[in-house]
Amino acid sequence: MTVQLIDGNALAAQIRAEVAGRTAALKARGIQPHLAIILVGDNPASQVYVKSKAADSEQTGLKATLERYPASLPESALLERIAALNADAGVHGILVQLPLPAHLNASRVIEAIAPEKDVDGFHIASAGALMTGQPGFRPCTPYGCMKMLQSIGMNDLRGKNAVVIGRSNIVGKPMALMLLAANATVTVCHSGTASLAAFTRQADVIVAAAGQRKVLTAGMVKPGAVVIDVGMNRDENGKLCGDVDFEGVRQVAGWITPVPGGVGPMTRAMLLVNTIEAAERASQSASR
Ligand SMILES: Nc1nc2c(c(=O)[nH]1)N[C@@H](CN(C=O)c1ccc(C(=O)N[C@@H](CCC(=O)O)C(=O)O)cc1)CN2
Repeated sequence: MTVQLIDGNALAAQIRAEVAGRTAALKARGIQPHLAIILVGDNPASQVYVKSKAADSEQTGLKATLERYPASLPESALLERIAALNADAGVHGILVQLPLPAHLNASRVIEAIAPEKDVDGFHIASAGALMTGQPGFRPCTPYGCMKMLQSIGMNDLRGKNAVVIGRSNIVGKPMALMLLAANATVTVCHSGTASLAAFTRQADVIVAAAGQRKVLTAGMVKPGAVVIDVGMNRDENGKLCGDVDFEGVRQVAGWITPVPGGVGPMTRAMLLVNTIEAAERASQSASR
């Protein structure tokens, strides 16, 4: 079987071009879409991610303001800053880069963001909207995975078995809900699952989001299955790799996403989509 690659870089470039068009349309009406990015501390990976988010934004015409704070920032100061950004009509999206330093309560911080500016889709209101099929911001990583499936013609997953490996609030759980909304029969596997392979072997779509290298190997995959790798790990040589044993699984799968160049760029692209959406919604409510 010849595996096909789902190229996240190429798809993300298409999405950025669409966002650039929507941004230009808003700018023509005198509205500058604006994303505020907050980074607390000096986590090296987070520093790279926020820089690329700001660069992607600028590339599509969105204004991005990157605010960096020391790891010692008190929670009260962070909450005050978020309140000020919530009140600023010129800011359409707010994101706080995760993980936060241990003394900061991530849930409290996320809940402080106004739901209409929650472009990460992490607020409880966004989670509730996803669960009930209401309009709201979708978390960028699973949203990007769904776009990847759609790009290969998998819009309706009726009759398909999907397995999500991982149950985090920002990937696994929303991923399962999005697959369910696309009519898949969904199983969520996790560290407490007794026989992971027994589930993955039945799956037409597998999303690996366990944060563990080689959690999915060739013998665990049904021939022709679609494999989406959300993992972001380092191998023994420090090389970036996903959760999937790429070289093994590519021999069996029908479609597979690479790491790097797969889900990562799509996560960033969907942030831009949510941000332009937030700015468009704000402009519509302002003109009502
Ligand atoms: N506030 C948020 N925090 C975090 C999120 C998030 O969506 N919102 N997700 C992850 C990290 N993340 C985005 O912030 C992210 C990680 C990786 C990539 C990416 O483009 N990866 C590249 C490789 C980059 C490299 O070389 O290191 C790729 O896969 O090709 C984008 C976004 C946790 N925190």
